[in-house]
Amino acid sequence: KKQSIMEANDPWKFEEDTKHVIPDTSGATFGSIKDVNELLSPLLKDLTEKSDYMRFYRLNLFNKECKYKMDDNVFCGSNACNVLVTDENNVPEIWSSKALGKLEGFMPELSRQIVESDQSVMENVEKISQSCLLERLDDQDRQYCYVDNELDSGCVYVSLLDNPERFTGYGAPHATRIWEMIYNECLPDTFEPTVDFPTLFTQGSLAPSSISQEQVLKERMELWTHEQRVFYRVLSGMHTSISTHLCYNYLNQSTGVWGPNINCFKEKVLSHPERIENLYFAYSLLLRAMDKLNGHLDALTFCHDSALQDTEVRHKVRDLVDTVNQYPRYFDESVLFSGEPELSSAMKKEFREHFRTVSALMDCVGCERCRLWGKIQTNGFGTALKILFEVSDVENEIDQFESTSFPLQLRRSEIVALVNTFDRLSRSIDYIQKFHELHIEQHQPEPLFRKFLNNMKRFVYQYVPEVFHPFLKKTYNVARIVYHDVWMELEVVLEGFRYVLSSYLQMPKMINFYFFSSQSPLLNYISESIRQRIPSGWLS
Ligand SMILES: Cc1cc2nc3c(=O)[nH]c(=O)nc-3n(C[C@H](O)[C@H](O)[C@H](O)COP(=O)(O)OP(=O)(O)OC[C@H]3O[C@@H](n4cnc5c(N)ncnc54)[C@H](O)[C@@H]3O)c2cc1C
Repeated sequence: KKQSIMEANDPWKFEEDTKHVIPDTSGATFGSIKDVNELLSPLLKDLTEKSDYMRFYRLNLFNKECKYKMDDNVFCGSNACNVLVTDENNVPEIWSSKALGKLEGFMPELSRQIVESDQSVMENVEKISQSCLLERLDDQDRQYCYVDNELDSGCVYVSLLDNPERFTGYGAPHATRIWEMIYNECLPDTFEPTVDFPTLFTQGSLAPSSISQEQVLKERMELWTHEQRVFYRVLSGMHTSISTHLCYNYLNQSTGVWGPNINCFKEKVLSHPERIENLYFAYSLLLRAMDKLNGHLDALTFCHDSALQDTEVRHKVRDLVDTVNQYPRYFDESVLFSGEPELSSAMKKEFREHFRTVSALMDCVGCERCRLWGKIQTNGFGTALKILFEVSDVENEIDQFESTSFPLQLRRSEIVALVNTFDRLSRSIDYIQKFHELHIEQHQPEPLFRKFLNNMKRFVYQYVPEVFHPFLKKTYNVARIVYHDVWMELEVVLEGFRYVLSSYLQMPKMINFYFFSSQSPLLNYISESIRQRIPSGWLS
């Protein structure tokens, strides 16, 4: 079925092109990433949907000023832009401001002493949880992100399940301007471009919006350093994932119904194959960051009021990391920043600073819901980059970053952001597959009965006065749902009928096999029994 729809320049070609290698990865292909994702996506869904630990995210969503000059007015008028804040009574006590407040002013050294000395920070809170309260402040110069300080009184808790990432109506010119500023961070300072690398970006349209610009960007990218391409691809992959989510969870403004909008997806994603490649690239980078957690997991605390939940989350994360570990490494961080040490270190510093600026730009996003997911995902990617480029590789004998790397330290918000960002990308890959199925469905020949219904609909609309149209529309929608359900039911019955019929058709063959064929187990058994009863002398 799929084959008949595929044509040489079909934009869906990549769905079949399992061997296509994703640029700048170590041999990751569309097929290999889809295979990994098939195993990982249920684990990620389970973690993000069923554990309080991954569900509640603390951040400063409303009280952080945008540090950059924005010319346009922000406009996001729809309710879909709002964020539902979680009442702290619904959050496990260990994460409440009350608990965090007890730590105000703590320095890491002091916190460590408190944990080591067995002194209780909170009554009724188990010892394991105490280290969860520590805001580790000694890794600032390793950060790829400005992470909100959880002790800040402007922070709130948000349940990510109550605030799904979806279409909000936030758009140009404000949103597009932010994307432009984000991509501007790909501009190099000490990176030494061999040619006039940034002209495409400095002209103010750094993100390609037309096919010809895409072609120019592609050619330019070949002249960039590997580090520059990684930086750009991560941001573009995140952008693709955001676009895929908003098109999949789209609000049809005329019917008020939420659902996939395939035209939105075609326009924002499908018609730009390199955006899909970048999504897969970003996925392979996150995959490797998760892989590198192996060997560091014991250093992490999955705090909860109850030791049971702590253990449960730890087991689930361990399952995830173990599964990732079974696959080849599709991203090799050791080939980055691997030149002359002084220059490499300067490049890495710059890479970090530019990524931090991207994270700070999230405070300028003019729609609360988009800001929430923008902050989580930049934090998630920032955490992944920190793991890749700053943390020692305990599994590898040769660790390129050994001299500069440090033992893993992650804040709760970083772990939550990392896992949720991974889950976002994993869902985007699933959604793309679902969009493809939808496309195939839409291109199937129309069943006769549906054709008849549609003709009837057109006929009735023509002759019925317009005031009755909303009523007709509702009736038609109900009829469609009933038709769909009845059809599904009918298919189940038909399937059963087919099964019974095919068993009957098999019967003569079975009778022949059991009673008349030379391999018949029944005849063989009878003849063998008779043979055993006949005196051996008679047979010779
Ligand atoms: C951080 C952030 C989060 C957002 N979250 C949401 C959300 O949750 N829900 C929602 O409805 N809206 C969200 N938006 C807005 C949304 O991303 C779009 O900006 C908006 O829908 C307008 O889309 P557009 O098609 O005009 O182009 P935009 O998506 O605004 O893109 C701007 C330009 O970037 C280029 N571009 C587009 N995609 C890519 C890519 N993958 N790689 C490289 N270049 C690209 C194109 O040249 C395009 O013209 C968010 C915006 C930002 C900045």
